[in-house]
Amino acid sequence: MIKRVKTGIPGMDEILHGGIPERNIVLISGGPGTGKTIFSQQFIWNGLQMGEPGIYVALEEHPVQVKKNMEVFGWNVDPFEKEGKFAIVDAFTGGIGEYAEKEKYVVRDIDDVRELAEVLKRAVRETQAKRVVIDSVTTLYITKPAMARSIIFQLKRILSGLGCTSLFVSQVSVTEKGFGGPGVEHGVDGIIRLDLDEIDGELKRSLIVWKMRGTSHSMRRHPFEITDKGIVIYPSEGGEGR
Ligand SMILES: Nc1ncnc2c1ncn2[C@@H]1O[C@H](COP(=O)(O)OP(=O)(O)OP(=O)(O)O)[C@@H](O)[C@H]1O
Repeated sequence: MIKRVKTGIPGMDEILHGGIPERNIVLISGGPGTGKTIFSQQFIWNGLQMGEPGIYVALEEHPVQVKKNMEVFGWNVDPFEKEGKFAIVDAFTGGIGEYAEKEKYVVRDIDDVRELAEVLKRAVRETQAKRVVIDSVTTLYITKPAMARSIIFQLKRILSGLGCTSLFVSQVSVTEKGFGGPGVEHGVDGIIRLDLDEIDGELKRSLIVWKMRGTSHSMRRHPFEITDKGIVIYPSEGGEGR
């Protein structure tokens, strides 16, 4: 039987008919402010609560800021970091600054996928990570879209090979219907699309599982909210099970 990794995000595992099939690479795709980062951080945090070590690759924000943002939801990763069960791979500072000097996992040049791959492998092995988030993969190929597919495949080979289940954050513009380009969309094992829509002058959040290899899943759009404890999805309001 296929092993599944529980996201632990209220409503999400029901939508996925049990969780994400182990070793899948899942694109978390959406426009600005749709909740991709919070979703991914919640996935890592819930893993830590279940005894599964995790790695967060920060390409968009300073690692200090990442931890501060997580604390807003009550997700204090410091004890896990000290125990060696959680690590941030810093692909943001470029190794510059006082903070970066003390860090264990730093990627100096994000245009060098081999460097990222080596740091990532070391981090996964040392923490024995079962869950990995890359926030965002878009940053790795935004200036060289022709390389997107090959970058995704290199990362997929490594992470799946090491037994990790991973979320790759993919940024799309507000009007874009796609999920991050054909090379990326076909290369990954799953796509969860997060949306924000203005309805009667109010922004409403929803998500839909567009694909998920290895499992059946809800085919409906489901409303969700971001609360002070993170994301809460309402599986039945999308109509499933009725
Ligand atoms: N404590 C909170 N309570 C409720 N909602 C919040 C809270 N903190 C942030 N948000 C909402 O979450 C949004 C940011 O979510 P997140 O950073 O996950 O988006 P994102 O999809 O990663 O965006 P981007 O691609 O622009 O980085 C904010 O715009 C805000 O609407």
